[in-house]
Amino acid sequence: MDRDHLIKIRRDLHRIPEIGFQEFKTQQYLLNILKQFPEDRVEVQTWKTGIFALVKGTSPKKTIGYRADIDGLPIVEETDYNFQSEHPGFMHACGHDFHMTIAIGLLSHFVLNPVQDHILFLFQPAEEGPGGAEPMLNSDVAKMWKPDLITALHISPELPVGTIATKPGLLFANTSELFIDLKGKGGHAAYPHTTNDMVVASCSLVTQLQSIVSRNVDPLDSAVITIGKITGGTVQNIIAENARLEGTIRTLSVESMNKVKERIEAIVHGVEIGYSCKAIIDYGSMYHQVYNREDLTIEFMNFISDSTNYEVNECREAMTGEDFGYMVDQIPGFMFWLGVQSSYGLHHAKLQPDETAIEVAVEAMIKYISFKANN
Ligand SMILES: CC(=O)N[C@@H](CCC[C@H](N)C(=O)O)C(=O)O
Repeated sequence: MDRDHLIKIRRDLHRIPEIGFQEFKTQQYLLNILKQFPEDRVEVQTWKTGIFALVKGTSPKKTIGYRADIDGLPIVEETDYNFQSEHPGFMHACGHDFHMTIAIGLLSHFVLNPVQDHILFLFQPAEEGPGGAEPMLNSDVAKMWKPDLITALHISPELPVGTIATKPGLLFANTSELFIDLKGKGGHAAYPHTTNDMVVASCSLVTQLQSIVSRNVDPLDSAVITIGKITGGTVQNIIAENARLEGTIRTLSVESMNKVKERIEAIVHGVEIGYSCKAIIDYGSMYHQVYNREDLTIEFMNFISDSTNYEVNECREAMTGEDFGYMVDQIPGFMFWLGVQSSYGLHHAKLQPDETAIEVAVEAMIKYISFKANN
């Protein structure tokens, strides 16, 4: 597929962002493309709103997996694109439109240019939540076509186009979502002494949660607690009976995750006592850290560095989460960052990745996958 065709695909996909397990139009769009390839070259199976596409090898000894996540985010787009999201309140603000397009570029190449081994493309739903990687991997199709090696990329707005960055070992953090519901006693704004105000309790709780990273986590370790959303109350002159905090926890180890959760529970319990309220904690979905297989990552970095003109950097680990962590926990593999240079970062309403990065990824991964699939 040529550059213009891929850019059209990216823009089409950008227009139809859908959140986890709601990617119906996205799935249909991808299936329509896959239908155009000869059935004897690519076998397609759907899984929930995701897709497995197996490109047949000529004399397969193994299967190489390539995963692209397909969901968007609940963000109101603020780019100046003339191909903005047509789904109000939703946006591809994490680059999954790029990830899918690059996978299609690779798939179309290997359909037309067969290699020895099979290549399995996994178009995976719900990376942003509640997590599609683990159940997709446990599906019957994944068991039947289980890859021997798996790889995936993520766009990086901080890096210039033409740059690839990764590292052996830990790349992305352990994550856990965090939802805390507080219930007190509402009432008239002028009679606070007869109520237990959940706006005040939730503000205090947010502030206290900040002390966990600064006071309970080893300064040489790293952790993040972000509360991204607070809701509570009804109108300005009623004291709020309910409040809800929604956030996420990131740590570099499972032990730190457990410790952070213990401290959250203790602090929430303290708020219950201090503000005479009831609290319910729900950890939502949790993602396994992304731990890159050392030998494969080093081989990949050397290979790309030697066989392309692109810059290959060793980066630091990041506190981002990725359910691809489950895949590399079970299958040897790695993930890497692809430079797409944007003034606004991931999860920002103005994210505008540079589309020339699509060709960079397609070219580099055609070379790498051909090398692995012919050896
Ligand atoms: C690459 C990326 O941005 N991934 C997301 C994964 C979110 C997992 C989950 N919903 C959570 O918030 O913990 C990220 O926010 O890092």
